Amino acid sequence: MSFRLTYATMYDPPEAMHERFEAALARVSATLGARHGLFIDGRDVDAEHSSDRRAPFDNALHLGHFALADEADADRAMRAAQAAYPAWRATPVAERARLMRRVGDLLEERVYDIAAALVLEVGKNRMEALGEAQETVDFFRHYADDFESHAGYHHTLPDDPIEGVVSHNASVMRPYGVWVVIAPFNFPLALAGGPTAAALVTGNTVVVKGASDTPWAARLLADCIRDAGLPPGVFNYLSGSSREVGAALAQHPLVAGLTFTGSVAVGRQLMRQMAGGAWPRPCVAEMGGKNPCIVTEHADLDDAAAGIVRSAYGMSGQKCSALSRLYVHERVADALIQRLQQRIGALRIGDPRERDQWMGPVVNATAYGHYRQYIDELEAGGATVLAGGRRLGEGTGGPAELARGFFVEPTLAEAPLGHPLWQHEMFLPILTLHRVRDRDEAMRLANDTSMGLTAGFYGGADEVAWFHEHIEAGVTYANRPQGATTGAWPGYQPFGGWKGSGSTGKAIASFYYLAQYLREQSRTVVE
Ligand SMILES: NC(=O)c1ccc[n+]([C@@H]2O[C@H](COP(=O)([O-])OP(=O)(O)OC[C@H]3O[C@@H](n4cnc5c(N)ncnc54)[C@H](O)[C@@H]3O)[C@@H](O)[C@H]2O)c1
Ligand SMILES: N[C@@H](CCC=O)C(=O)O
Repeated sequence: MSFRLTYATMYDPPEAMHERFEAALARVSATLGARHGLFIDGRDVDAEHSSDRRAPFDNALHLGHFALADEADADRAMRAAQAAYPAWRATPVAERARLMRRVGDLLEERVYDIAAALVLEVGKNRMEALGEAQETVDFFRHYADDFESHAGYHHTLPDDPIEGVVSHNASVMRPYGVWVVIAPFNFPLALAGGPTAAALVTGNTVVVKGASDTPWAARLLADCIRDAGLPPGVFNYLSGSSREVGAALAQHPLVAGLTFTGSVAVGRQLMRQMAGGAWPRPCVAEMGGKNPCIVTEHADLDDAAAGIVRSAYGMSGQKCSALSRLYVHERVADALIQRLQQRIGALRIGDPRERDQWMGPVVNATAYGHYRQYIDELEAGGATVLAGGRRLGEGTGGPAELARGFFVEPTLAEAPLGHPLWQHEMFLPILTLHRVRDRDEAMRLANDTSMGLTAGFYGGADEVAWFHEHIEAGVTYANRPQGATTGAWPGYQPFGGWKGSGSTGKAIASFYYLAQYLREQSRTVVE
């Protein structure tokens, strides 16, 4: 089988990927410092103010000036999208799907350069970055194929059983109008691109707001959409402050639907806003995780250790799917801890531009501050730190140049069950562990959370059905060394949360996803 990049295959890429990435990194680095504008009504436009962004791994590395949209820009983008909506919804499905595939092709042509920008902006390693760029390509293709395969969700129904009258019936799914997409910092391309592709192919027009910390990624998406030749106004891109631009979009009178990916607190606030107003509007909210993994006494501990380390510390723990709670049978706990400590000790932490660095920095000074605070809270609350626990480059460990970035150590801590951090999404490379007496105790604890995004399991083959039956999570993995709780890919693992992790119960890239961007119209016509 030829190599196909997904988050499950990214650990062993062909050499050529590295060579192409290195070349792209040199190209993109040569452009640093440029000005990046907004994209409204088919035009690149500047804003009065801009923010100066720096790399999270080196505060001396200036990435560029990124436009800061204001409320007036948000209003212009919403109006442009509204004006473009009638013609876009009337565009034949095949043409919309063709344009989505064209965007996918352009993203794929630029996949290495985009990945280089993601490394520089987010601080993720190159394989994670290439993965995110390729995942975005796949979202555009997947949703184009999916919508066409459903024939636009148009169903002819039986005529009414009335004698002497011919009454034709149909169910038709129709778009809502202007769809706002608000993306998080950690997958700023894929989680702007996926919902955009879904909203556009189904006939909505779109206004995207990139995350405040990572505006570059969605701007690169905007470039591909612009170059694919979508009509003006169909897609608009804004960068700017959450409070000003995000809130202005969500409260705008023209917003017909919204997809938010981000924290639970903001997601729930937006859900309330979308439910208010003159009528309730749909809000697809993909929110946080507090993802558990259960290891029973029958587990393969080497597979478990590999998957746990990848999921707890990959991208510095800054994935909604990251593993943060580990429940391990007391009989195998010491053996597993020893394997985890070995693997954690071998992880390379540093400048993510370098091929061998596996873990880059955390995203900003706030996250860096939270890391110290959480480690202090864990220790004060009676936890034992079994690995990590330090910020690097401040005289406490690691090379001095790491002090120019937000580098921290991957941390494993055995924590008392009552500790509040068992319930709080830290979004950092901190994993807490608890020894359990049996698998039922593990399951009870795993489900003792208001969230339900992903969950992992390592145990006997005959225990897997039990795990699936009882675990309260939307995305599950059993006995998977490639990742205990992370690594879903469009077309392979639908991705969506239960409980507080998601508002709809329908997963990204699932059979049911696109229908959320459509409203049903029942049509009865009497001849
Ligand atoms: N379930 C998923 O698929 C998924 C995927 C990725 C990230 N996440 C979650 O995202 C969070 C991390 O991302 P983050 O720190 O960027 O989240 P965040 O909630 O701080 O911000 C997400 C986006 O919302 C915007 N925003 C913030 N306040 C707003 C407001 N009042 N009105 C409108 N927009 C507002 C931000 O600018 C950003 O673009 C974590 O909780 C993580 O679990 C979930
Ligand atoms: N799709 C990614 C997570 C995205 C959220 O941050 C995964 O499955 O690991």
